[in-house]
Amino acid sequence: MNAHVKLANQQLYTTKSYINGEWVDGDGGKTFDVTNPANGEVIAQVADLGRPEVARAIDAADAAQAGWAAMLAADRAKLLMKWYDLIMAAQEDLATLITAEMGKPIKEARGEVAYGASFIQWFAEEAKRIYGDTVPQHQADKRIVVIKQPVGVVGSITPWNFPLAMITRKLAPGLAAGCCCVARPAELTPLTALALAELADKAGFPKGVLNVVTGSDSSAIGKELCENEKVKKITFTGSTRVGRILIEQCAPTVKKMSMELGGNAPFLVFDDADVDAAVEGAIACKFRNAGQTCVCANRIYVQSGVYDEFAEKLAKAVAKLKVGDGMDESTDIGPLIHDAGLQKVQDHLDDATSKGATIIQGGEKSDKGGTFFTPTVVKDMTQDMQIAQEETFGPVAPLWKFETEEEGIRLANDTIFGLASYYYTRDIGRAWRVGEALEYGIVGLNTGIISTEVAPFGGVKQSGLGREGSKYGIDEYLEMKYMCMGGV
Ligand SMILES: NC(=O)c1ccc[n+]([C@@H]2O[C@H](COP(=O)([O-])OP(=O)(O)OC[C@H]3O[C@@H](n4cnc5c(N)ncnc54)[C@H](O)[C@@H]3O)[C@@H](O)[C@H]2O)c1
Ligand SMILES: O=C[C@H](O)CS(=O)(=O)O
Repeated sequence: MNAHVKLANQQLYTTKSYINGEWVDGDGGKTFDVTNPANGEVIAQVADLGRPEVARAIDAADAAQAGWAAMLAADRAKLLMKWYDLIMAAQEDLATLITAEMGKPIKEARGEVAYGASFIQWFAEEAKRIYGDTVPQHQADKRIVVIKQPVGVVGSITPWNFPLAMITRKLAPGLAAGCCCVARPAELTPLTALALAELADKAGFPKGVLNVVTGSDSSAIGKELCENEKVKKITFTGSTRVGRILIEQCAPTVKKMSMELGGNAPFLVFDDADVDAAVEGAIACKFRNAGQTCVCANRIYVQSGVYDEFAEKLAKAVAKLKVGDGMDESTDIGPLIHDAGLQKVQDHLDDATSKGATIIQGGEKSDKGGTFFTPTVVKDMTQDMQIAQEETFGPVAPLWKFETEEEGIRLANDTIFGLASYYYTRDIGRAWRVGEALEYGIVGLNTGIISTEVAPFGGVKQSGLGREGSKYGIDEYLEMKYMCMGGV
């Protein structure tokens, strides 16, 4: 019974897992609590599944796999578009669920619903364009064709910071390619995923094609997905630490993998940049989701000629950001997801100031208490500080000063991560030189927002494997096969 989240359609509030077209509890009837990070209120008690139940979900997906793969692409596309339409019609309710369990401002949550749904629309179209090849034969009596087929059952594990979009960014291409899926959302944010399952059920997906399993023991569920031979691919979004674990666990069955892992994005501002535009871009890039995104600027490097101007203007803009409950339309900065996230922000700031950095805006826990933290600007940073090497995942903008283009590039690349990067310049030669030199999968030039379904999202170095979205994203869920015909 939902007494905690105000929804127009109460059917979207569900606390059971979705397996083989049925809503199920965990075998022992156990549940785990889901809390609202804005006030610590328990808003749901969700089915707590273990390995046996997840194995049954995998069996259901495996049983449905042949039928789903054999369905005409156009028919899969119709189901995906029906799901898309239902999601967009439920945008307000889904945004409310996102804010209730994750804390982000409702205006951002609405955007996440549209962003997440855009992957479903995109891959509904891509489903009908899975083309193969004919290859010029190597011998007179041979003919060669290349076909693409779905990899098979997919296991999906996703983080809490985008409870809807990170799931649809995986399920949309997988389903479009003809793969049945078992999705396990973060234990902190399962409600949105279950609402997606409710809408998929209403869209008419056949039983077993899409399954959502919830549970508090992420390690046990992950092991079942990684070790079960019926699962042919693991797609993961989350930290590099957990990504490494999953890669190891997939090795014995040589599973295909997609890994969207941690980031540590540099944000470079050159002397020739439009400083006002750079400040606007830094605000959008750094403080989205209270800094809790994998592509947030984590290190801001400003060339010496505009350093003081940029620092002053950024501090003034940050001072205007409003901290508050995400359900308040005027809120810009919601709570951090949990106490550990809050502590990491404080630890990074304490480390930086202990090594000579200066806080010029914010820098303390909000007077709203809980996990609210004031948006912060800190300057005079150095590379020996923790923030230089770790994601802060919070509303802190750290400023470094640099002198030359080469130094800026070297500092920007000085990390094991390689997901997103940003730079501001109005010099066309510098734009090409820096863009080509940055060791990242995504580069934003004169913009702080790079997220779209039409481009191949993903990282290099230890930020991941593979790409999501774009015309390339569906390839992650396909196997390539060539047929060589003799005796022609
Ligand atoms: N590259 C991207 O697209 C992207 C997107 C969002 C978040 N992230 C990254 O995710 C991190 C923050 O999210 P998070 O705190 O949820 O990350 P996390 O890695 O702690 O958790 C991610 C998911 O994995 C599960 N998990 C944790 N340990 C596991 C295990 N041993 N086996 C199986 N599953 C396990 C969690 O329950 C969660 O569902 C940051 O590093 C951020 O950069 C990356
Ligand atoms: O947190 C990581 C997400 O991938 C952010 S984005 O909205 O997709 O850029």
